[in-house]
Amino acid sequence: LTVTQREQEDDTPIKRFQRYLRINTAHPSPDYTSAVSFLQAQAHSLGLQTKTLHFAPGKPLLLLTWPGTHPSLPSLLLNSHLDSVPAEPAKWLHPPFAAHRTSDGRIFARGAQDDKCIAVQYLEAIRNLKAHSFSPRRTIHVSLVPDEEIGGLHGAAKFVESDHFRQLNVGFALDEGQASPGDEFRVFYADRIPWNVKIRARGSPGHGSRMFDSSAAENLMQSVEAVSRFRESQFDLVKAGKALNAEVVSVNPVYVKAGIASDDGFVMNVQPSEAEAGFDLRLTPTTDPEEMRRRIAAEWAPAVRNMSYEALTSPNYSFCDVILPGILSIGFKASHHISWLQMGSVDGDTNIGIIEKGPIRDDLGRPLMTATNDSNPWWSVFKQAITSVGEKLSRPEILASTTDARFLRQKGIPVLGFSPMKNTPILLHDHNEV
Ligand SMILES: CSCC[C@H](NC=O)C(=O)O
Ligand SMILES: [Zn+2]
Ligand SMILES: [Zn+2]
Repeated sequence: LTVTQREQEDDTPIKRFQRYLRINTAHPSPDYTSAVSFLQAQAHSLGLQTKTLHFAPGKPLLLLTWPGTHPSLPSLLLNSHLDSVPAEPAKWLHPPFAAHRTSDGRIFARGAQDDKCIAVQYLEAIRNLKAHSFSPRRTIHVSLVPDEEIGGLHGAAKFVESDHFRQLNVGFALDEGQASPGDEFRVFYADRIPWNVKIRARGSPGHGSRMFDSSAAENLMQSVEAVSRFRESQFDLVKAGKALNAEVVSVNPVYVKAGIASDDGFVMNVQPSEAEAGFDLRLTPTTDPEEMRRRIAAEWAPAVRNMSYEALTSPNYSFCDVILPGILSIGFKASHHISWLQMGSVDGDTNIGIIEKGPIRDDLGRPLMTATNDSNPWWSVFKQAITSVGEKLSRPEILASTTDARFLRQKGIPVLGFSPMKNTPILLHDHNEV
């Protein structure tokens, strides 16, 4: 092979994808610098304009622009995050940052699904369109943002508040979705709303041999059981086929902390005076946050049992509800409060599986969902684009997790979550992501 042939062989969409995957942008120390220079070079090879914005030191946001022939029309924004979650190399068949490609074409890499494939697909789509001398009417922007995996506070959250963003005049955006194990593509019109819930119990300490009521650990165990019952009630709806996975409230324990016992067995005879558990809780856009907080206060952390709780929305913590029994009672306004509409339910006593009657907004009037019907012209165009190439879409879904799309929706911009991977197992955040 000549050098040029070799270079050409090396410069295929797959190779470019592999090169991006080999840049380790996993937390806690993502190499944003290398990722941005790689993508910048790609953009220059495509003749796109590039701009790097900073909303926090060391956290670049790369913005690419393909000017349209009618730049006064609202623009399109294609968003993808630069960062990934960490990987445990020992649990992988191939190293997570080597982007090893097997003979059957699978590429093992952290970030392969979530969400470096999305950025590469945006760029390769632009490359194809340019190769066919296509000129878009509307200006197309691609944003490559930092810190999505840790809440987006220094990335998309700041970006949408910036003058720079306002000037982009975005009319519609695409962001990540999730792989589809079946033959139909999946599309997402809302994200769930994350709360970090910590419950704490206090009680008398004492000798490990003594039985007495209301120890901290006993209190916490009772609460954990209550959380568990609620979790089951939600999961049962999914199992019974009454709701999709993300149409219920999820709650999962993420840590439990108590005691001074050591696993060498030395001090395994002291009952702790404090015990704490942390939960990842996700509300749906139609969950009444007030009701959720009432449940937490009454059943999960009742002050009468010497318990307290903290329920924080991540990432901006602008809603904070901290109740310490007998000492302090503070309730701030929730940034994710919705104007609550009672809209019927699947089985009478829950608020699950609701068909909305109007747009669901938070208490600041900001939308939490994108319409997937004819009232949204972008939806029709999107659907048409899928069917025109002979593909199928499954019923639009709420994303179980939480992405930067929420910041755009809060600005009133319609956003669809779309990761075009069908017949693909869902491996985001998993070992052996391919
Ligand atoms: C709470 S904001 C964190 C966002 C993160 N996003 C992807 O996994 C998530 O946990 O859903
Ligand atoms: Zn992601
Ligand atoms: Zn992720």
